[in-house]
Amino acid sequence: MSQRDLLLRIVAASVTASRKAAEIVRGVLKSGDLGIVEKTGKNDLQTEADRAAQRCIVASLHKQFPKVAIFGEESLDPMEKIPDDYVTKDLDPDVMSKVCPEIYKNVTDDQIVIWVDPLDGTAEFTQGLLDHVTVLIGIAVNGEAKAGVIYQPWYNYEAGPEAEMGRCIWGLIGLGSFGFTRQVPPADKNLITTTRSHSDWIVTEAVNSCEPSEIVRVGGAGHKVLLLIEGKVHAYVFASKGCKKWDTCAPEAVLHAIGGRLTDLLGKPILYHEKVQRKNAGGVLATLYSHQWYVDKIPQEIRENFVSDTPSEEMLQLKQQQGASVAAGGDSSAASTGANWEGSSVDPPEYTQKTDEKFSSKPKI
Ligand SMILES: Nc1ncnc2c1ncn2[C@@H]1O[C@H](COP(=O)(O)O)[C@@H](OP(=O)(O)O)[C@H]1O
Ligand SMILES: [Mg+2]
Ligand SMILES: [Mg+2]
Ligand SMILES: [Mg+2]
Repeated sequence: MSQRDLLLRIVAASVTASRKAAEIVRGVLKSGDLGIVEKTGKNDLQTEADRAAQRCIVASLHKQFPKVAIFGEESLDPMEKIPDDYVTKDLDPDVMSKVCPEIYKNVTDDQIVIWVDPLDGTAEFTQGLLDHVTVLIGIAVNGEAKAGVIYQPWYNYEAGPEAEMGRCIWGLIGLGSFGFTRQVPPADKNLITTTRSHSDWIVTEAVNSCEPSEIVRVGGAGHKVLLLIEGKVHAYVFASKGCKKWDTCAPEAVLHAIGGRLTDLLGKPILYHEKVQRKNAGGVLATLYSHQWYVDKIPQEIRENFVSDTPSEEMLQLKQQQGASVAAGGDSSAASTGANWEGSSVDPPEYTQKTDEKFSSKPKI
């Protein structure tokens, strides 16, 4: 198979891996032992489902694409033995039946970074709100979210035994998004979704400044973008630095592939290259329509708290004056202290997701 299909093959392998991961997380719930661990605190949990799903996805993709950098949310022991039945190698036939858009024909392994959130909506998962949970695999090319898989393992779980459980939504910019029914949101309302379990006064103030007719508080970045693409809400507004690249890469690509946008709160792009800081320090704003209207609604006193992945012109000039090179992913505190702007060194320790040595072939800086 030609190199021009590389991106399509990664998407097809991701769809298969997400399906397997969904089986695994459903199995963990059935076992009754969630193995909950607090990471940075009680608002940041990890369960056996998060761990097992990441093992499955990362091992499956790494086996098939050993030269592609893969970053997962959970810090796991790279030397751990992965059960053989966790590793999938099939390419999803529906994805492979599509023609890869011409624009990707020259994409090579070293231009791709895969961002894995093995279980998005962990807080809600531990509370039994199962339809808030998704498995997210985002694929970035040259630092931009280009393709994504959002698997909802418990879709239809309350629809009776006849209903098929789980669904896979996937998208590739230039091709479209598949696996759901697109609907237009009600024209006479302004429904805004935001976090259910990671709120504070800035989060609420930012939502209120967008004049919501109703606030829909649900778990998961993936789930909130599903509400957007199915026309159940008009915007996803999250004025917090809590979301990371693995939360937004897949949802951004799926949304963008049908004409929507996911940016930071300032309307600037979120970047996804290998060395970008993991947290979304600019917050998150996603819409299908009227994106700039929402950007303009965010008041200056809220905007001031957020920093885009893309350095501003002023930052670039400041750094040039200091004679230092600038890499995207820096923040103002790093600039003022002269700290290294590159890679995870700009992340506070609780956000640092080190490259999984075993699964990244990239040279370390
Ligand atoms: N303050 C915070 N601390 C840690 N994680 C946060 C956070 N705010 C948001 N997140 C993460 O961002 C994702 C979406 O958040 P929310 O559901 O609140 O909208 C969740 O991903 P995970 O469930 O994969 O960890 C959540 O944990
Ligand atoms: Mg988490
Ligand atoms: Mg998440
Ligand atoms: Mg997660």
